[in-house]
Amino acid sequence: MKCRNVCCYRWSSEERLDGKTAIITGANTGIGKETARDLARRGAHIVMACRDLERAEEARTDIMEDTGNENVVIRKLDLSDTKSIRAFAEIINKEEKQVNILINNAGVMMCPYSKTADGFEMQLGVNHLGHFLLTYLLLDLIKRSAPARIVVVASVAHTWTGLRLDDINSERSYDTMKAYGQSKLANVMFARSLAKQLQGTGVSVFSLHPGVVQSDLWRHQHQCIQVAVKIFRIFTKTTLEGAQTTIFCAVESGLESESGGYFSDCAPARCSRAASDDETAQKLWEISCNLLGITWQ
Ligand SMILES: NC(=O)c1ccc[n+]([C@@H]2O[C@H](COP(=O)([O-])OP(=O)(O)OC[C@H]3O[C@@H](n4cnc5c(N)ncnc54)[C@H](O)[C@@H]3O)[C@@H](O)[C@H]2O)c1
Repeated sequence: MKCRNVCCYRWSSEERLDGKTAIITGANTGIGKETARDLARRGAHIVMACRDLERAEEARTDIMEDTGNENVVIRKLDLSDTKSIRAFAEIINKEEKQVNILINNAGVMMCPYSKTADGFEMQLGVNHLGHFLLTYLLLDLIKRSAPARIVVVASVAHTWTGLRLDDINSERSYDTMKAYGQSKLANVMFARSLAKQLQGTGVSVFSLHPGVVQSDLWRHQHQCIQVAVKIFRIFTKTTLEGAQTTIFCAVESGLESESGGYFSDCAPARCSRAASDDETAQKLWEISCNLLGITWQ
């Protein structure tokens, strides 16, 4: 059921997740925290995959007190370092009997040029490559946990640009907006490609735009923009509202036939033509594997 309020499309359902396990990256703030809170309220075992353990602990306490669900754990994950991603996955593969929902939510937007520990441009490295590797390392467990879902928090920013396949790490030139747009385009393409690969396995994959959300994501923007996001509330969402499409994709029953789809305001939406280009998506897949040193057909 949707509330058709002009901007927020709050979605509600009674769906329960008792006995299910959900991993949410970047769950200590913003959309990720509200997603974790909602899934905890539905009874899921929550793994908060966070870089900042202090802030994660505060968020965990808040979520547990609010929902009464004490089955919420924090595991360290820094998506800008493949060693951290591998260490996280090793712990999950050892500790967790199942992973029914993986939410690739963490992200960084329009930051000054910097590189991850492995030399990838930061936005591509965290938003796309980090989650690509994480999904790869958890996929066997996710498949064994089917029915399962992988939800990729992308953005309408995927329409801002195409992929720069000849300079994917923006080493020749860097435009903060285009690099963010590219990383989000990679998110949508990854979700589409993965959904195709996982047909018949019981694992569904979705990507989505959460809306323009009043979160910390804007920290690298000019102060005027940060203020505008907060002031023009009619055009923007609270983090609770911004989490609704993620929760919808993770929880709504009967969505499996839409696997590979892109969502906005808790409904299927059209992604850009570039995002539906299967040939480029295949090249992106190969480049991602090469950069990460993995074989994933
Ligand atoms: N806020 C918006 O308007 C908006 C719009 C479209 C898409 N999105 C997407 O929504 C997602 C969540 O963003 P948000 O708005 O809640 O912002 P946020 O800044 O509140 O949350 C981002 C989270 O990612 C985590 N993160 C960043 N770098 C990380 C790293 N290297 N390793 C692990 N975690 C890391 C942060 O710690 C934080 O918890 C992002 O993927 C973002 O691109 C947001």
